[in-house]
Amino acid sequence: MNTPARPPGERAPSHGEDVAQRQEGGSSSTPARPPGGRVPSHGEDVAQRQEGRRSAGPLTLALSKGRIFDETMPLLAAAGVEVAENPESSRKLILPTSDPGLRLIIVRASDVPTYVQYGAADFGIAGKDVLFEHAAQHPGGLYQPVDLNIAKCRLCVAVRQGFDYEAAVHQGSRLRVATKYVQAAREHFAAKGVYVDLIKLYGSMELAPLVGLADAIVDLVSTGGTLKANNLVAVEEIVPISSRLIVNQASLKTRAAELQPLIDAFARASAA
Ligand SMILES: Nc1ncnc2c1ncn2[C@@H]1O[C@H](COP(=O)(O)OP(=O)(O)OP(=O)(O)O)[C@@H](O)[C@H]1O
Ligand SMILES: O=P(O)(O)OC[C@H]1O[C@H](OP(=O)(O)OP(=O)(O)O)[C@H](O)[C@@H]1O
Repeated sequence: MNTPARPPGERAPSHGEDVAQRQEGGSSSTPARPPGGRVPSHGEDVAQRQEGRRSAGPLTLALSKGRIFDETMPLLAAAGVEVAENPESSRKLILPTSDPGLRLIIVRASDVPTYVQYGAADFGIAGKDVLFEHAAQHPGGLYQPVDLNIAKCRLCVAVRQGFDYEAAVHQGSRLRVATKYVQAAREHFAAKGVYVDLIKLYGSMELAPLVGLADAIVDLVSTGGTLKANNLVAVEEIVPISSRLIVNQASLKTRAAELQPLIDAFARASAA
């Protein structure tokens, strides 16, 4: 695989991203320590949240069902929070937790940043892939304090086995690229100086090169099993992907006493 000159994650940060990066404190895995410097126990986390709770109702955490829900449950458990229902079996979209100060809402993965940005959820968990695309439409407005290191995969360019991608790029051919990740793809090919026609799809990207819709796809790859099953090969890695905790800016100010212990607990659990 070639190393891209500048993956989308490395473009100059906008003001909003700058704020988000400052919130990250330069390290995605180091939780903010309490004033005494000692890491609080799980019991203390819950007590701190209860102390900080105001009359605004429970905090709302937006999650998508499937891998993000599944991989978030151990992080919540480490923070002393249990969720009795699973959205795979329940049709409920609002789920209580064992902490009366915290509830979950279940939304599409690509809708999580929207719920958080508009304040319908105080915080949420979304893949970096989703956050790139969201930021293009709605710059600023979201803090990203913690890389949770869950739902890890890679955003890649892939082609049909036998398609000479290097030659096509070298010859300056105009490539047709099918993807759900239009913003990331646009930035990647622009940085390489490759002309592309982007075709927006919402899923099953792997089909596009097989039926002549596209020369290449930009999609997520984890085990590589889906590419292999469809006679495709990854030819470039654009950027590694994991999921981030995202927080509504107003909630962080107005409900800091409740939110910060949870943010810290997520950071500790994801670093463990
Ligand atoms: N194969 C994979 N392995 C690991 N992580 C993945 C994989 N595919 C996707 N992800 C990560 O998990 C997140 C959620 O993926 P999921 O498949 O649940 O939603 P989606 O179908 O991509 O989103 P939507 O429902 O909005 O179309 C993605 O945004 C990505 O960050
Ligand atoms: O390298 P692999 O381990 O095979 O994973 C890659 C697949 O995972 C994602 O799809 P997902 O399973 O989320 O299905 P979806 O796109 O229909 O949501 C992605 O879009 C790939 O198709």
